[in-house]
Amino acid sequence: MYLHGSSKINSNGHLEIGGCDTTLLKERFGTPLYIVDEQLVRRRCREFMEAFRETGLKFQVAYASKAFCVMAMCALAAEEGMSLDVVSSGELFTALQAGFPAERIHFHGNNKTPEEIEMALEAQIGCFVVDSEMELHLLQALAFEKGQQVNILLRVTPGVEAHTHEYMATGQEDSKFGFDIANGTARQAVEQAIELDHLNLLGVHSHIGSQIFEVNGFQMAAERVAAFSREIKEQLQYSFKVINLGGGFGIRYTEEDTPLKLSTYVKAISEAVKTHFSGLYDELPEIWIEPGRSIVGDSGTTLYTVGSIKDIPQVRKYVSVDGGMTDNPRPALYQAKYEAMLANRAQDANEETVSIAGKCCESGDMLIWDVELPCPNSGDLLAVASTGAYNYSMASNYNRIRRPAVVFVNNGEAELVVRRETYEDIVRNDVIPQRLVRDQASSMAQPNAKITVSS
Ligand SMILES: Cc1ncc(COP(=O)(O)O)c(C=O)c1O
Ligand SMILES: N[C@@H](CCCC[NH3+])C(=O)O
Repeated sequence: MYLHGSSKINSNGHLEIGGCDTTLLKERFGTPLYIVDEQLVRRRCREFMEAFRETGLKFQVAYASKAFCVMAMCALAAEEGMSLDVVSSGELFTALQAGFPAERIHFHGNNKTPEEIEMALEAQIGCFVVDSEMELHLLQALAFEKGQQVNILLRVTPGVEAHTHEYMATGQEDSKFGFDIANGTARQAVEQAIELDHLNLLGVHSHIGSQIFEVNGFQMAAERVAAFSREIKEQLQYSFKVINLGGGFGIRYTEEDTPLKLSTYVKAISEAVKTHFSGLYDELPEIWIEPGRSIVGDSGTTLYTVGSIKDIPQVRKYVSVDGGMTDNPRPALYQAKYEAMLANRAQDANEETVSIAGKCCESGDMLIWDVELPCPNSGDLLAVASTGAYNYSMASNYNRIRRPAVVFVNNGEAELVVRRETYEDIVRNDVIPQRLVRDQASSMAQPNAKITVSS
């Protein structure tokens, strides 16, 4: 397994992250456990910020919180001077609870409800990224009611096909997101937005997809957005102040992945903006981006305990762990690939090929097919790398499995940032209609019955 950030093998032959021995993390917090290398997250934030400072452009780097949205992460992003992209009232609430400055929050989403918009208006967030004509009018009406002026960007699809999984491509015409440039709806949206007196149109937003390893998609998006901006300037005499080119910068999951340095993306984007916007306005527009995966992805490692092992001779050895698609749905959803190692005996050389199975009642709940590991035994600790993005944030309670805890590790210290769910959490929102309430003596039927289970 590739060792990201501060991960290393210590003198006991154990995987250590952020100066913390993972075998001790297991003793203290249990498994499955998400471990986040705090210094690596901070390094990624700074790589983006510093690369932009060197371009001389005005900029904002908004952390796309959908990748991993918990209060500690919002607080860290705020401390690093980032802005924040949220796509729901739940993410917005998390950010506000963490004290994230509202004026640096950008609200995305293709179907914001009136309640969500009202919540964001009350919080006086920095900007809405408007996705549809209906939203334009809803936002105008709600802003009018509250007597507010609201900054907006219009999300456009620039017609760029990103080279990535089809579920992660969003820049093409046939997309549920945004207004298409080529078919004229983006221009119509600009015309309407200019007329709506409670909306202050800052500019446009384009996000072409996720887990992208080339710069040319971003360059092409910048070129198309610049051509569109020119058309708007010439025909409607309106100048954009902000161009948001989204996120999508790829990271390393396995050796098949060839990530670029984050500064390479920033340089390519800013050069493209400088070239294509040259001479259009008195000054170049401010550039915003919204990376999610590239901020937190490779900082995360999930630690599991190996349970049952099933050897089907001449076929396959299934090694089951105490988590799976509930804490990491990506292999089932996108056929995503991961690397793993035994965290408690990282240096054992006697390897065999096994497949790592999750514990859900689904044949598709396989975390890794065919990985070389040092003959895993029940009780071993398995570490899976690059699970920082879209793992905790996409985790579920399928099969009523409790979501794992999350710890930040740094300089030998481990701090809990999300506690492990309890059985009480699992039934917290369940209600038994009175007619179904069983005899009080039958304690197992009562949601609040005390059941003692060692964790
Ligand atoms: C609008 C928008 N911005 C930003 C992101 C973050 O993407 P990534 O995590 O690939 O950087 C996404 C997710 O793909 C998105 O849909
Ligand atoms: N959730 C995704 C990709 C989509 C990102 C959000 N637009 C992943 O796990 O890779």
